[in-house]
Amino acid sequence: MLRTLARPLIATTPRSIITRSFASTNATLAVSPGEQAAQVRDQTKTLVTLIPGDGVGKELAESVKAVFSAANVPVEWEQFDLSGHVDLNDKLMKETLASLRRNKVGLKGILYTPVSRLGHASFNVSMRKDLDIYASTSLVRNMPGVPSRFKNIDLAIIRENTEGEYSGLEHQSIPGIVESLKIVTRTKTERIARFAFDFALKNNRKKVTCIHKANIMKLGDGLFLNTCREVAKEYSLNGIEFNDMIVDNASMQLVSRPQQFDVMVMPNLYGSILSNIGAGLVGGPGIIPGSNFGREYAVFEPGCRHVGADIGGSNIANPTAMLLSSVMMLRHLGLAEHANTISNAVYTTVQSGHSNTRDMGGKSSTTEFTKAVIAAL
Ligand SMILES: NC(=O)C1=CN([C@@H]2O[C@H](COP(=O)(O)OP(=O)(O)OC[C@H]3O[C@@H](n4cnc5c(N)ncnc54)[C@H](O)[C@@H]3O)[C@@H](O)[C@H]2O)C=CC1
Ligand SMILES: O=C(O)CCC(=O)C(=O)O
Ligand SMILES: [Mg+2]
Repeated sequence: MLRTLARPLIATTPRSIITRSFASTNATLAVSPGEQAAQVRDQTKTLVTLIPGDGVGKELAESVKAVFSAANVPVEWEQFDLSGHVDLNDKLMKETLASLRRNKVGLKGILYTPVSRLGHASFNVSMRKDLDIYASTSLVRNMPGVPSRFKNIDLAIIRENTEGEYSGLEHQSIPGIVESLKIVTRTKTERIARFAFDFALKNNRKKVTCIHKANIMKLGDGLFLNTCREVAKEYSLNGIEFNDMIVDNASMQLVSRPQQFDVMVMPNLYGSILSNIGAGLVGGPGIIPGSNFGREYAVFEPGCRHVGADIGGSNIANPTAMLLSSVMMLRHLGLAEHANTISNAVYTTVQSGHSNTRDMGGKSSTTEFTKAVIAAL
């Protein structure tokens, strides 16, 4: 039996399906295009914000839309073709955020960020901070049918998503001297630690490992580690084991004995690096799904967050990570049956190997893979 049937990708508390009315009580009220669309929409469907993103984003979003439509998923998309190639104060960014605030749930691809261009903050990071979607999860698992050096990898990388090395606070005191600030706060560390332990409990996992560099960053990562240790004491009664590992060693351990890890919790940048190592272990950025949760909003996106600009528009990208991220979204929306149907179709397609994309060792295009998933529904 396929693993997906035994354990859903992620167990969260499903939120209730939106059934609110968009009818305006004030005819003169100015409404945005998104709100206008919302007013004429099918009320039996849940409205979800869709941000395809740059690079391979459009192709992957089309794949999800086609599969959802074929599986009769009661979701209506409010799509925003936002791009990281335009400036942050762009009107579309504001409209996209407003849509996410209305709908509370989004599915997103990755937005491009130029390297070393002052004044251009990452849209991805801004969005996570703005919505305070503080807990990133990337699920790293072998997929039957995808070649890997290791078997039995099944780990969750839980990453603080709103501060740490991604605080964006840098300045040049005098030419040639730059200070980049890494921010660690007890409050934000405590909530990510609790998220990791609650995630372990809900998903029947046994161990949480805190990843840090407290031997060098004694104050910053020291606070992160000590806060995780305090939270761990509360959960030890529930039988969740806790340990910690320095990030350098964790990188080496991941590529030599990845099976020892279960749930890993860490500051922002280590999460980016280890989720990339994790993706490399099980087949690449096209495989691993991810999510960003906060108290009010949830945005689902591939767990390894690659733009794929080099292959964008070539119809060769692997839509698996995006499809499995959408499966996580469906569980969050309480649509578990649709989630199972799509998850099983993706796993069956990959395992058969007949329609796999190049990164999975096959020869098929994104659209051929998508058609095979639809046939397997
Ligand atoms: N450059 C940027 O704008 C951004 C970068 N990042 C971060 O920087 C890291 C590196 O980013 P980049 O150098 O832009 O990597 P990239 O987007 O160039 O991806 C690396 C490789 O993975 C392949 N790939 C990506 N998605 C794929 C898919 N769905 N199917 C098949 N192959 C796929 C690409 O073709 C490429 O060969 C990422 O891990 C990410 O965390 C995150 C967001 C934006
Ligand atoms: O948003 C970006 O451009 C880079 C962020 C990143 O590395 C990540 O989200 O993993
Ligand atoms: Mg990254």
